Amino acid sequence: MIPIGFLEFGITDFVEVLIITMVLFYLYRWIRGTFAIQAAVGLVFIILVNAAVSAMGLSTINFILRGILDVGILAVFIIFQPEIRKLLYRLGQNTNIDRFFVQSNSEDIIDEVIEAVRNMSHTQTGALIVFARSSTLQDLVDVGIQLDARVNSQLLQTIFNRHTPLHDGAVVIRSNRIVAASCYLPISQNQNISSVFGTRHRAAVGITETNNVFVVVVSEETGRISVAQNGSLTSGLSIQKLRSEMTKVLGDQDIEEDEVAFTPSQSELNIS
Ligand SMILES: Nc1ncnc2c1ncn2[C@@H]1O[C@H](COP(=O)(O)OP(=O)(O)OP(=O)(O)O)[C@@H](O)[C@H]1O
Repeated sequence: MIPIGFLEFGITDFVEVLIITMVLFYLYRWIRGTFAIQAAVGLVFIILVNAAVSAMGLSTINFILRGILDVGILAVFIIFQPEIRKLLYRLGQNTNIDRFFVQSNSEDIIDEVIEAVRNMSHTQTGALIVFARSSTLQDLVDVGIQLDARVNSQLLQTIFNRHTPLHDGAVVIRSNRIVAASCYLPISQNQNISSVFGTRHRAAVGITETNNVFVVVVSEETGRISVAQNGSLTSGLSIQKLRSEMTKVLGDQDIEEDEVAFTPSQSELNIS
């Protein structure tokens, strides 16, 4: 025990402080860029004002603010309901047992997707491809057009051809197969996403906020290639960079989530 003033500070206190700091840090990262961060700032402001008026002996204002803070815990659950739901979603997902691909032929699939993305980028064909882990996204697949096809460059280009009925929405690739097309993804409400990105890119980010998936986007307007993961969008990728990101995220099944964090180069635009 180390005495700090009248407090005894032991190893368990240190561990507790560390855990609370980490939880607060991850909570901050979680709600950063959302409406909830403004609500959190508001709550902290009320707590600080309450402490100040209490110290100054302003009992009536203190009484009112205490009343507000007493219902604060309920307000927190109401205000942060979308964030809490996302957090529980993420906690419920097993990152190591669930895999993107069932065998080690991820290289072939990556090659097919890269080939399709290269061509669609040149022809400015809009595309949205979601790589899901084996047992995920069923609700989304159910309302799309269900397929069961080998991942093939020409098939992907045909699906996203703007003259075909399936081109709107996302393709889902799961366990080495194209399992659905025309899937509707949740749109991200992240205010940090620039207005230059429309609903296709917002949908790419949206699905990664609540699911451990990896998304590749081709812009119809510019041919620009982007990837989304963990609620972040990295835009303006070259084909080489796309390949390295895909290999990093999808190629090695056993790497930890933190190791696949994006490290965009200067020319790429990163929104998180
Ligand atoms: N929620 C969604 N889920 C899946 N796909 C969507 C969703 N919203 C839009 N899209 C796809 O995005 C297309 C519209 O893209 P929009 O132009 O609004 O977005 P964008 O990000 O600017 O993309 P682009 O750069 O390709 O124009 C739709 O035709 C549809 O195919």
